[in-house]
Amino acid sequence: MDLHAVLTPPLSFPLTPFTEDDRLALDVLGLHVEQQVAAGATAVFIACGTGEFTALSREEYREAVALAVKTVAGRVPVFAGAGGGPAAAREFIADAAECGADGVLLLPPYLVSSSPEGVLGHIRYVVADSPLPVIVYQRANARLSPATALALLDLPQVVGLKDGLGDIEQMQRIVATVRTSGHERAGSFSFLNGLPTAELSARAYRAIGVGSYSSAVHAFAPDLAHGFARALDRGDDALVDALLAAFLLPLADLRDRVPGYAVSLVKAAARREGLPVGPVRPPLVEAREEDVDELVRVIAAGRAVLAAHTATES
Ligand SMILES: O=C([O-])C(=O)C[C@H](O)[C@@H](O)C(=O)[O-]
Repeated sequence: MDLHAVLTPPLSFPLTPFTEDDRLALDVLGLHVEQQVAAGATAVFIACGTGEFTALSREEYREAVALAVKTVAGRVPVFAGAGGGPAAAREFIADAAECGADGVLLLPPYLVSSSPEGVLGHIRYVVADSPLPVIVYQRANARLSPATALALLDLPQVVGLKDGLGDIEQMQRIVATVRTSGHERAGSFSFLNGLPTAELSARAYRAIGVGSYSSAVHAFAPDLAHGFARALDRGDDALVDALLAAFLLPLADLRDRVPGYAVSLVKAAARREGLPVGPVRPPLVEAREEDVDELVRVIAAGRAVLAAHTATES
């Protein structure tokens, strides 16, 4: 798989819909994934952070991945989240492969901290028998150094690194170390911006050679996610700035308001957009109605910016 060709932003990270009586809402998940692809997602990352990976049982995980694969039907690659401790992560990768996923996003291990060398050891252990290409998610306790990031290139299963730390200076070091290493995979290894509301840092990451990014916005307002991505791509700074001011910065402030809102607000936004994705599972808390109302106003402001831009163009 040529990841450079397929990982064009914004990448879709679907939500996992639940019913009010706490079952996986597979019909809604199928509809959601279909809408994501129809809206132009270039890759679908199922059961990752936005998809409440940590809240899923093994069986639910398998059902969600299999359904995403069936729904996408080869139109774009499907990556499945995998995580937990090293042994559990291996099992999730095996499940993802059995369910037909094209690749895996390796989430950080839980309840443990380690050095970059320890994190590299974890990755090495987890991917040892992986039949699927793996993108490593550097975030929270999973921090790499330039040297350990470079060592990932010796693991043929590892095809990319997604950054959720936001230390742009360190990321610049990592990208430069890999790209100038002379390693045979130096040019083909992928880097992704995986910060929360990655659109905020998309320009800065692009400047250090990390052009692709995940988009939680794509899960509830793909029109805004694509409008922003197009503006960024054609260097329309005025529109990028206007969307940042009206929509993305207020959205990021709202997502920061309560721990867990990074997911529960996105889910609430999808519900307000008409998709019955149901509640979040604990330990996430439901977004307060007044915060969701504010989010709805912010989404409308973003759409007004896009509409005004389209009107001046035509
Ligand atoms: O694991 C995940 O769901 C992600 O990292 C993707 C999200 O879109 C993330 O970028 C965010 O929450 O904005």
